[in-house]
Amino acid sequence: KLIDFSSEVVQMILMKNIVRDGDPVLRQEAENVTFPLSESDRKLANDMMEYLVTSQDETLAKKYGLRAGVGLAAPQVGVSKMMAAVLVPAETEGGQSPFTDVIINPVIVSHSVQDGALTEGEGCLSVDEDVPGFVPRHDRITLRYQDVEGETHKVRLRDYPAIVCQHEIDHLHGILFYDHIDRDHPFEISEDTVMFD
Ligand SMILES: Cc1nc(NNC(=O)[C@H](CC2CCCC2)CN(O)CO)c(F)c(N2CCN3CCOC[C@@H]3C2)n1
Ligand code: NI
Repeated sequence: KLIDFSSEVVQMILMKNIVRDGDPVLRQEAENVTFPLSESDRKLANDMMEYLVTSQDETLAKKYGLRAGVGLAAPQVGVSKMMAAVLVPAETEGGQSPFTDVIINPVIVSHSVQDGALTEGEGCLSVDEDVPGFVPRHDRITLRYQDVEGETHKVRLRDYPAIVCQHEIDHLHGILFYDHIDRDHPFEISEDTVMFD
């Protein structure tokens, strides 16, 4: 009797499972998540984080044809729930990740007046074409969220981790990164904006 090992690959989130722009689920306000997490919500949280880990490993990303990601929101896999996985890589080899967690029912409780933006602009796993331009966001935020155990966290984030979390939280409210780009002046940005890679 042959043992079926194909199951673990089927479990993974693959690019074919990523919903693309045009699907109404990406423009919906997601539903709050209730605790304790259902079995399927717990599996979803795990699978989304698993996607980020796998996609950041060059060999595995190539093997499974995954576009690299540092964040993934539930609506992007067709689930309109207030949940997103964030895995911000360490700046230096072997360093510690500035922020890694599954953020559930996230709320930005306060933020800096000063904007921040990635010098490279942004992309999105749900948007197949490049949309050039700066995406102005808050440079610093205070984020309140629940983790998969239902524990409430209140964290202050700045620069890169703050940008990633704002991109993901936008997805939970039906907002896509290019909504923030002024199509007529895509690279115009207020001069006190913090720009970083
Ligand atoms: C900035 C960046 N965006 C990548 N992709 N886009 C995404 O993550 C989208 C979310 C990000 C777009 C801008 C802010 C949030 C996914 N989104 O649509 C979720 O809503 C990257 F892949 C990436 N990095 C740098 C770090 N590197 C470590 C080693 O592994 C490769 C990895 C590549 N940096
Ligand atoms: Ni995105």
